[in-house]
Amino acid sequence: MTDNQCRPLRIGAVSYLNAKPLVYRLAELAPAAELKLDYPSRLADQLAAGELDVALIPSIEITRNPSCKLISDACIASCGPVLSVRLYSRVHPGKIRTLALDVGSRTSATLVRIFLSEKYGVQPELAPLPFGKPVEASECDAILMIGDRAMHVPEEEFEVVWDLGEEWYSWTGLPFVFAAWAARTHVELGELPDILSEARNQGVEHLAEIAAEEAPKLDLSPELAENYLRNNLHFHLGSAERNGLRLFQDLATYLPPGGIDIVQRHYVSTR
Ligand SMILES: C=C(O[C@@H]1C=C(C(=O)O)C=C[C@H]1O)C(=O)O
Repeated sequence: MTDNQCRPLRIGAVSYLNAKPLVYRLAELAPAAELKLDYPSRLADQLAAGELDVALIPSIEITRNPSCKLISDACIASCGPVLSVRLYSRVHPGKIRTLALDVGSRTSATLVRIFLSEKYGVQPELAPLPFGKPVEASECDAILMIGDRAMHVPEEEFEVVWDLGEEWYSWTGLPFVFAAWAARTHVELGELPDILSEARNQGVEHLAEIAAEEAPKLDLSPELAENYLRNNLHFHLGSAERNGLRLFQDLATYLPPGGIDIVQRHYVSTR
């Protein structure tokens, strides 16, 4: 018995610019499915709760959730600077005592904690950075921001700014996978894995069009948006990406449990 025998597949995708190449024409390629867009952390919670059948979720959530499995070779990855995942710190990283984490994130929220713990022996007190708030709204020593809002450079001058894709690549020499398609284990997927690859292939062939359409909505130049999609990101989960993902997931197991998960799950679900 599958979870979805008598109804359309419910698919959730990240609402940010970085996911547009993965959903370009997906509605046409999977006309029977219902497609909704949301923040990554919310998608992970909705998939775990059975409110979605398939979702583009933060990569860390794939191992964390035993009822989910990776189903596609389409992903959001970088091999060097990613541009849209940044840590802004008002102090030297070794002196970070309080850290605000973008409530849309799970993967980058974990990655920044790995860097601080592994490289600086620092395990800061965690706080949420709510949706829609700028970095200046937080009084924490450091702030992690992801997605569309992280593509705008804040006015405040910071002691240190990290691009997390760049930090990961210079530390490990591996690509970093931010998000990937996952499904609940008992969902009947049919042709969907192939359709997700095809949607990605079509999206990657139309990056200039996607950038031209999306950039004005985000107050970005089409050139910056296209360069981001074309050169900062890539969308194929190959063996190097799998190695990067495995290393990241292994490192995450050494972090102290709890903390932000409790704060964030409550925060994300109630707003
Ligand atoms: C590159 C990005 O990847 C995103 C980062 C995620 C995370 O940190 O949990 C989840 C989904 C991705 O869309 C970004 O949003 O800037």
